Amino acid sequence: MMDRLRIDRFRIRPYDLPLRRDWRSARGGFERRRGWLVCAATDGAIGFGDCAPIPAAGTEAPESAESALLNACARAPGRSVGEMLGMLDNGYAPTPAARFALECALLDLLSQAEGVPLRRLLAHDASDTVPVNGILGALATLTAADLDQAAEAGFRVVKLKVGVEDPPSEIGRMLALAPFVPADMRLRLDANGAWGYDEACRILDQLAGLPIESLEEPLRIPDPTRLHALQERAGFPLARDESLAGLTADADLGGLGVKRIVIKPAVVGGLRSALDLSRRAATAGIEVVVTGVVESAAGLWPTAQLAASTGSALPHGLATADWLAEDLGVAPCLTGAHLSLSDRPGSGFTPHPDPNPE
Ligand SMILES: O=C(O)CCC(=O)c1ccccc1C(=O)O
Ligand SMILES: [Mg+2]
Repeated sequence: MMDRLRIDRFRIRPYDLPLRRDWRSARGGFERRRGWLVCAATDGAIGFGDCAPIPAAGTEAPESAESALLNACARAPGRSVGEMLGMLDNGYAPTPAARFALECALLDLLSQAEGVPLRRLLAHDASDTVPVNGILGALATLTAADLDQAAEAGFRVVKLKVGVEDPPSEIGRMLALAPFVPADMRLRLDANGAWGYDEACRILDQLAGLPIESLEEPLRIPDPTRLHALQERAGFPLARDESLAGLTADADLGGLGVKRIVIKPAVVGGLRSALDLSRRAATAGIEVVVTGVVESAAGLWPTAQLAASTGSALPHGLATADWLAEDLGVAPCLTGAHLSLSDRPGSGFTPHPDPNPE
């Protein structure tokens, strides 16, 4: 099928979507998300992908992504899906967000042609629902009412950005909020590399006993020996996320120093690389969480399909659609703390009509 399916045209459409409220993290924030909707057309079908680079999370810069996309568009006409997928394996490693978007468009087409949801192309035993965490933003803006609302909505794990204010202020806020965390809820913290090692040790000691589910990227310098020491000290998994950027396919995952990895397909260069990494992690006894980069529905759909194919039952970081005030299409349906994926062939994404057709 891969070699019979010919691409007539590949094109990209820039987008610029406002957020409902500013995103804040220790690596900076944003108030809009800009990227490109990637469209690959065959005779009779269209496949979609989303390229929304975010260098702070480990992707290339937007300019590099755009030239990689344009380059692929120029080479696509007349080539088969198989040839294009092969092309992405050569020379696209420095532009993982572009590679992810191009691959999504191709795999969307391929799964439509096979008549299966994209997740089944990735793994025969993929699940139909994806558990997700709530995403509440920076600790500094969090209230007890937000926690109640998240619990009401069905979330059992909610993610908070920490490392945005100085540690004493954040420790104070955490201790003050702790009594208001609903009994069956746990907090997933993400420091985005904010802390020095000694600082991180003090923070973990002071937060001991709080209902913390995990902590992403505690250290400014993600030295595996120090991460391992910190992991021994923590009563919950530490996770590496943006510090995995550039990880090679033969890297020893047991040597990362942490019990969990966060896999962003736009950082690791696509769905197949992400799935491969998740399988290697599982073999090494390392937990896997898949997350997006606050992208459009065109990126959330295939990323949710990927999460469903990994077999990881941990909540994934894919409940971000609500952060966008506008979107390119309808996002995967959130029911309680699960995304429900349709049985429709392909990624599941269909775009709203183009507001500015050529
Ligand atoms: O994990 C989630 O729930 C949402 C994804 C997220 O937090 C994120 C989104 C964009 C860039 C970086 C990150 C991150 O995990 O650090
Ligand atoms: Mg993170």
